[in-house]
Amino acid sequence: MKRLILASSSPRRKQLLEMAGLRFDILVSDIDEQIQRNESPEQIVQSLAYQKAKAVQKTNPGAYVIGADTIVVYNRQVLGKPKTKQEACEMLRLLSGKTHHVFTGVAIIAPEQETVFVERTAVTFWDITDEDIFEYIETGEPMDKAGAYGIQGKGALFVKRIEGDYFSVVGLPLARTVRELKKIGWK
Ligand SMILES: Cc1cn([C@H]2C[C@H](O)[C@@H](COP(=O)(O)OP(=O)(O)OP(=O)(O)O)O2)c(=O)[nH]c1=O
Repeated sequence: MKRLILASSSPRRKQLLEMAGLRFDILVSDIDEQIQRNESPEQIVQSLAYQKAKAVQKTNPGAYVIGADTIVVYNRQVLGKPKTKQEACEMLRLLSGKTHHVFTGVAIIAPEQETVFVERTAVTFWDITDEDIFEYIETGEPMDKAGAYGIQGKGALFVKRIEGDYFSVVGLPLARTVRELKKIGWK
């Protein structure tokens, strides 16, 4: 069994890998998330996923290290995690009644190989009222989540339709991640 490290502080990513029955450690190294201007959503999430994995792999060169990053994009606007309730409210108003895309980039760095990929999932919201939004924000759920909602929580009530990998919206495209791990020799 080769050592597997999840380079993420996200409790959702941890839960998903546990659900798949994988054995792994969690190690997080604080990176200063660098985004270049003019990068596409695909480039942003892949680059941040790679930076997170690389920072941990440097001090654990024998391990397989997974890094990931998730953003929400609507109408070319990139929505990360809201910093304030006000920002969460603005994000949810923007997403109401519309289709947005969730991009999750994943980087896997192994001793002699590395792979980076991205998944895009389209999510359509029902029309949501300001009252729904205020109530939701009071639950505290939006604050640590890209796009200010959690599809796996009460945010599920906003979702009319999804096309693509559900788990990628939660933070990690699970099946593809495990398939790519196996492809580069992890077992
Ligand atoms: C859209 C959406 C996002 N999210 C979460 C997934 C990610 O944890 C978070 C986006 O932030 P990220 O920067 O991708 O990850 P993180 O800061 O939580 O963890 P780390 O950088 O240490 O890996 O939003 C949900 O949980 N549900 C959702 O429906």
